[in-house]
Amino acid sequence: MVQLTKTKEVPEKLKVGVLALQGAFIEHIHILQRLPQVSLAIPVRNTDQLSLVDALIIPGGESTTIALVAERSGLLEPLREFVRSKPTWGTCAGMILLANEVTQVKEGGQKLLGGLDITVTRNKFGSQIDSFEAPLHIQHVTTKAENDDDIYSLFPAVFIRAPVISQINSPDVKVIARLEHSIGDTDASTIVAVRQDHLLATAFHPELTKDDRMHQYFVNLALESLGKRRKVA
Ligand SMILES: NC(=O)CC[C@H](N)C(=O)O
Repeated sequence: MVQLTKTKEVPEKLKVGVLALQGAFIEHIHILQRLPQVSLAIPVRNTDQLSLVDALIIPGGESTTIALVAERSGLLEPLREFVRSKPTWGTCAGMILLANEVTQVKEGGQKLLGGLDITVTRNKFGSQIDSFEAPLHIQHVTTKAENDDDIYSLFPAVFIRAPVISQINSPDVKVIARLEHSIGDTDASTIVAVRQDHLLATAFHPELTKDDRMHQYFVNLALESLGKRRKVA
């Protein structure tokens, strides 16, 4: 868990937006509404809504579609600007959009927001029917299980047409989760969650479980990074 220093500069409450152009956004909003530090949780579809929020979640869905709709609605540049300095968490397709480099892109290329110094491989585990749930140890979120039978404190991560992080391209990127076991031809210890400064990315869908620990982690990270920014401002 990120430790917050209680100073005047650290905002107590957070306004969080969830990009709602396509994909699994409503589930994120429902979890955020349960967290005491979140004063506002809204879908973001335009620049007015984006300007209301302190932090943003880019949900799972289809990254090519999300990028296309963002471009058509004039949101691509405002989103790029937002993720440069404000806390943003990309889940699955959202993680793809936050990467600086993506492999297995569709013909004709794919627009990205960028920000994370990682290379992401899309659709690493196959199609929708190859979806699976895997218990994960996530740094700062779960505590390492005492023994193999004790999986209750691990995070139930749901992977749907999921990408993986195939390369870390900067020492500023911190790995926070890896697969505990191999899945098909994907090795155990493949990287599935990272943090770089104010940016967070997970290959899986934490909004599709009843476990709100990942959302709580993001809220803490966002409050901490906004607090730091206000202190230097
Ligand atoms: N569940 C998801 O978000 C899937 C991501 C999708 N495979 C993509 O490339 O955008």
